[in-house]
Amino acid sequence: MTADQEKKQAALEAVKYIKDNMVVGLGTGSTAKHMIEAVGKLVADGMNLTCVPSSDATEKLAKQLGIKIVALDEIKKIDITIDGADEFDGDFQLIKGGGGALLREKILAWNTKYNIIIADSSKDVKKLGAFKLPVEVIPFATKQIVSFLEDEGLQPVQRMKGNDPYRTDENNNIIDIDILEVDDLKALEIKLLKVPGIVETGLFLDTTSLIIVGKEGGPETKER
Ligand SMILES: O=C[C@H](O)[C@H](O)[C@H](O)COP(=O)(O)O
Repeated sequence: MTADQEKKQAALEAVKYIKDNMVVGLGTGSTAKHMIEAVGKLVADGMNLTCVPSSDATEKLAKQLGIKIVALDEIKKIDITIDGADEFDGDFQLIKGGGGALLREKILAWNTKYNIIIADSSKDVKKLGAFKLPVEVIPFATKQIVSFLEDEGLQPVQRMKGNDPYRTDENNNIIDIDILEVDDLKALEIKLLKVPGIVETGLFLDTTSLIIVGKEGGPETKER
C-alpha cells in the first residue's frame, strides 16, 4: 500500500464518525484532502453538515465541493474535527504544521469536542522530533526569536518560500526547530509560548481523542 492509499483509507474510516447536523472541523494537508473529498460526498448524498475550515486552501476545496462553510465565530462548538499530523506518538501527542496551518488547526482543535487524527503509517513514531517542529512567529520579532532559539540549542531554521520568508494564512512567519533531544515537551511548550512574538507551536499535546492509521489489511483505530 502506498502512503497515499493509507491516507485515503484512514480518511474514509474517519468520516464514518460524522453524523447528520454536525458541525465539522476540516483539517489541512494531503491526508485531510481525502477527508474533505469524502465529506463532499456525504453532503452530495444529502447529509446536512456545517463545516469550519482550518486554512484558506481547505476552505477553497470545501467550497468547490459544495460543502457549507462557516467562520469559527459563527458557531459555539465544533462536534468533530478531522485533521492530519506530521508525527504522532503512543501518548497521542502530535507535531503538526508541516503545511503551515498549525495556528488555525490548533484553534479548531481547542474548540472541538472530539478530535480525530488521520495518518499514514509513516507518521507513527516512538519519540516526536525527527520531523522539525514548526513555530509560528510574528514577522516583527522573527530575527530575535531565531537568535533565542539558537541559544536554546534548538537549531532554528526560518522557513522560506523561494527567496522570501514563508507566510502563513495569518501572515506570520514559521521557524522550524529540532526537538529530538527534548524530553519534557510540556515544559518546552510552556517556555516557547512565554516568548513575546511566538504565536503558537505545532505541538498538540492533549487535544486528540482518536487516531486512525491507514494500514495494509485495514485501518487501525487508536482510542485515547
Ligand atoms: O500544516 C499542516 C497540517 O498540520 C497537516 O495536517 C500536517 O502537516 C500533515 O500533512 P499531510 O497530511 O500532508 O502529511
